[in-house]
Amino acid sequence: MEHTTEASRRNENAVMSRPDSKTSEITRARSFSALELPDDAIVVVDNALPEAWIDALPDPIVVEAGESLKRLASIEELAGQVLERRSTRPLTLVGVGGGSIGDAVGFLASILWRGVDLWHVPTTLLAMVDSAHGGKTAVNLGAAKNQLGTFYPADRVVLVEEALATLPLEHRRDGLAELVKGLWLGDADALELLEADGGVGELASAPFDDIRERMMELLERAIDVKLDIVDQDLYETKEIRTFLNFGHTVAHTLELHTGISHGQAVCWGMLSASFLSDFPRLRRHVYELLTPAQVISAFEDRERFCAGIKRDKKRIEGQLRSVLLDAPGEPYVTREVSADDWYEAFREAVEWFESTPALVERRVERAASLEISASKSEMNRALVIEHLRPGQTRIDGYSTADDVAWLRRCLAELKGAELKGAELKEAESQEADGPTTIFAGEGGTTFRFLSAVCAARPGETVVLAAPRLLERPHDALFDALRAAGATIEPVETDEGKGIRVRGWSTWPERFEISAELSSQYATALALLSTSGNGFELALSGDGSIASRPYFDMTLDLLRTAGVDVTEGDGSFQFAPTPTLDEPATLVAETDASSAAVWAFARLVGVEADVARSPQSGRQPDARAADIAAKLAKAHEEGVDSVDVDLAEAPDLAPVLTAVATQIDPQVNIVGAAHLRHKESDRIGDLAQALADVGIEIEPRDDGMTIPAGGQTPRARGLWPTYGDHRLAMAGLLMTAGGTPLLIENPMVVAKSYPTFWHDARRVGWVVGAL
Ligand SMILES: O=C(O)C1=C[C@@H](OP(=O)(O)O)[C@@H](O)[C@H](O)C1
Repeated sequence: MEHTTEASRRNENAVMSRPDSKTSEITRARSFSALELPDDAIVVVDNALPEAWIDALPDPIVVEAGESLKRLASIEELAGQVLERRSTRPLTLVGVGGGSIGDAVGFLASILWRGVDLWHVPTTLLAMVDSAHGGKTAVNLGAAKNQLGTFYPADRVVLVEEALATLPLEHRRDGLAELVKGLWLGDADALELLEADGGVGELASAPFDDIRERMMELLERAIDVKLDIVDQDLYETKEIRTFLNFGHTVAHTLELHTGISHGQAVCWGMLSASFLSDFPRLRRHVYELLTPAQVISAFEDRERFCAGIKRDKKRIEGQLRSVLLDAPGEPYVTREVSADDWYEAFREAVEWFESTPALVERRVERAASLEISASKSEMNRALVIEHLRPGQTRIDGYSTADDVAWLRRCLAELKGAELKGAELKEAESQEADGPTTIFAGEGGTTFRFLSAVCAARPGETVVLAAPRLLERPHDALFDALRAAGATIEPVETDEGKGIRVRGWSTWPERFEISAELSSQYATALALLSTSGNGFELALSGDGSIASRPYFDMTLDLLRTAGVDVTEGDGSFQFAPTPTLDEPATLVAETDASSAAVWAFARLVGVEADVARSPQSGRQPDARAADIAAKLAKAHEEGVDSVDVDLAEAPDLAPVLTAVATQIDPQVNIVGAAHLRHKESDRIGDLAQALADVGIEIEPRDDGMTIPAGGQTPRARGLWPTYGDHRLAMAGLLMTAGGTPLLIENPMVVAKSYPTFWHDARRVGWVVGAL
């Protein structure tokens, strides 16, 4: 099926009135097999696309997309391949793929015989809405991006719906950022359609078939905006094409310094702009596309930020030109905004994003299969092991959780390197004698593992941490490290509070630790064995280990990393193989604690499956499915009261409690006194959160009793999260019955599950900024 848009109709007139510019014809095709190409087409396609799509194309040239394609040498090679297939006019070059394919194929089309016909078939939403239009082609010069290029608008751009239907949601969100930008720049009337039927969040999360028509219409309207702007100023000489840079001054800086995606960066740029021009409506749109990220919240380096802004490529004679809006559809270019103004606006945007309560309401019931990143517990152990056994391990797993990001960054800093985006970049050499200062963020494992790592390294390290983390108990671990020869003292610097650690001079042969309050103390010490030094770890106190399966997880990973572990009576002996012949693979499976939210949610009618659920049974929270089954059975059989012992899986308590308030049997959570020492007091604070929305439970020393019979929260009540990611997740489940709530500081979920709110939208929730 082909569909002709406004843009192409306008084109009929455009040819006469603007002979130097050309407006591409925009058509739609349902699928790649329905794509009708001209007889003289030579197709260049990205090899990473699904085989079925490539097979549907006539004798394509299959290339590897990306920056290497955008080298002159690659263009020359590509030209040779094209000429082998067809060496005479007419010839239509067709680029099928994302931005780099469009840039390279467009460039070649513009210079081959001084210009041949060109079609773009963009396969990402980002390319469909942005790079396929406007005629800019680009090739790199060495490492410098897009230094060579031409203006060469395509004759036709085909939007293949099938490509959108299978696009990963992360990429869909990226494209939506540019789409929202387009509508705000030039189509105020479209904003109502953008907000209809679940709004931006629904466009970002629903199965494509549910949103097909709205998405395609909005896409075409955003394309129209771009074509209109380009029509007026193809060569960017009139300060009109510059409008397209809306949100991009900040975006390019953030991409460079934090490694976040272009789409996310553009969202931050527009959000920042919304504070310079005060557009709450724009804020709400962008909110639904953003994923919280530690690299953004922690980006408080004004100097680096401003230096990036000052290098903006839209400067003229060194003057920064920024795009702002007078109203939706009314952009303007200004020289009045300084780099510092942008920094202030950016920080305001971050503050607003993190602290604005989310209005959370279950809108439709929809099944979904969710992709959850790797266990932060397994990842953090693996990262420490990799740090202590450099080059001898490989991590199989990926996590975007803040806790993991903090630890990765601290370890990189300890190695004398700094994280640049997702990649490690060599830093200037560290001061040889001054202490190294690192910031451990909010994670218990991060801080405790680092304390031990620092005690085992030479010299002094200052480990700063978030205030709530410092309030949690760490003394048992510090005492054990001190007894082994390290110095640990509290410290307060200009940058915050924490500890100063001076490492021991000789390796201890023995540690004594009381792990009654937290398994993490024992884990922190045990992990040190991967440095190649063996030792004994004796348990003091009553000899028990809180959340014991987490310690078993540690032992399992240590054995994989070549440490021989023997358990005696109340003690463990660690004997590491000095070096491994073959690198060990440390597997981090899907995070069971995140998956547990959805296992419990089934009890209140939410149908979410988790893709690749953990198989090893190493993560204690994998028990959630069994507990949920036990509760479902009790409900069916009319049992009055069920005991659930969470001694070994304390992290399940908040979400389990939220669900228990909505089902029949009375639920007694027992054996979990250590709940009080988590990110929040997960007994007292949880009971208070529930009371705040009108629900009663009985807190006890070692857990709580949730009375029988469902309770309904007060509509639009404010659910506090006490800085605890798992309380925020519990808040969502409180609304499963249909009553909306306001969740305070909702972005705390980033600690373990940054895409949590996106996933909630996928199963039918609306999550919006108040
Ligand atoms: O070692 C770990 O990865 C963890 C151990 C547990 O803590 P405690 O041992 O302090 O109970 C758990 O609650 C925490 O979320 C992660």
